[in-house]
Amino acid sequence: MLDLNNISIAYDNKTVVNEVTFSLNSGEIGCLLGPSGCGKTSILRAIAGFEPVTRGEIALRGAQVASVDTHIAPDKRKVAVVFQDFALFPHLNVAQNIAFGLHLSSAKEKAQRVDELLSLVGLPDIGERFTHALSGGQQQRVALARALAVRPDLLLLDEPFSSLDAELREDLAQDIRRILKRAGTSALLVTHDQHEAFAMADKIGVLNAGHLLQWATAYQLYHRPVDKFVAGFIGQGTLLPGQIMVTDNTDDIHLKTKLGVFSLTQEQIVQFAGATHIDVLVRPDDIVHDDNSPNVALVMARAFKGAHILYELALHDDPTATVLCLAPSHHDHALGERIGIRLDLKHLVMFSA
Ligand SMILES: Nc1ncnc2c1ncn2[C@@H]1O[C@H](COP(=O)(O)OP(=O)(O)OP(=O)(O)O)[C@@H](O)[C@H]1O
Repeated sequence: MLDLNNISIAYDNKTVVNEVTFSLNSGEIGCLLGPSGCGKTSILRAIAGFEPVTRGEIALRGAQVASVDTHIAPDKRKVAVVFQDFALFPHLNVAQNIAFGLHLSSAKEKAQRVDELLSLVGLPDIGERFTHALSGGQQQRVALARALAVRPDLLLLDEPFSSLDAELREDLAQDIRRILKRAGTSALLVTHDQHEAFAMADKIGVLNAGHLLQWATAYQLYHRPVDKFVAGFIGQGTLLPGQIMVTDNTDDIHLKTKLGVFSLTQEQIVQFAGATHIDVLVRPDDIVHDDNSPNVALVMARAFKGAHILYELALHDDPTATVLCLAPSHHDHALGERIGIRLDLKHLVMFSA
């Protein structure tokens, strides 16, 4: 549905998006995630046709729409955009807002399509109402219905939940995902909020300073981050220092950490050849609190999360070797206590120190 091949974008000769490549299949929902100013919106605008590319090409349904020499006009791309502030027309009612871009011949056909879209977004009875009388979540659904009215090949959503309450955002993101999947619409979302990205997207691209670092599923980003930036940006965790130990048998290479000694796969040995110091990514769910475990760690900090408590624990009382542990909230321990832990590491994620 969408292919970006090595695209760069610049303002006043300053490159802000650098050789970005990714693809979205038909019916898939993608997300560009990254800190403020990393270039997410610029990429979305280039796909919509509002911004030229200075390198590479963009193709929709296999047809090139943008390159250094090509620029297909936005209205010829079959792409619809839902904006941050919804951009609904205040002088039109909901039905008129949704029907605005529809070029159907009869009024009856238009009314039918509007009804179809209102039930798709779960608001079947509000066609006559004016948009100022709707909640933020309802306005967002109307904006979505209006964007879907023209049956776009691709829907672009620019920070669509940022003006809504935090509690509403994740629920609405999940609802909108269901609506898009029911309609079979391919979509690309831009956000700096990973929870929105997780709730909505099949594939997520993490960007930093104009570079796309990884394009993958949420699971892969969390469990197999390609670098320390992605590891730190997605989810929580700590980097535990480790030291490579080589025995006389050079195939027998181990990593020594305060959590214990790990043997490395052949692939890891090749990847970290020559390194002596390595950081191991430890997620809170890799550390299980177990009162019966002989291994104890010192509670350095704690944050009550309702169902869970997130503990920061020092291993062997060393404050430079800490891990996080998400324990059920009945296990209520104070700062300075030593609590039992068990390691439940499914795979070793390591970075050069
Ligand atoms: N029209 C413009 N002219 C000049 N520089 C721009 C323009 N639009 C964006 N920039 C710059 O390009 C960089 C990327 O901006 P962009 O809006 O794409 O980032 P973003 O990741 O969407 O940020 P945010 O989350 O804050 O919206 C920023 O440094 C920004 O200041």
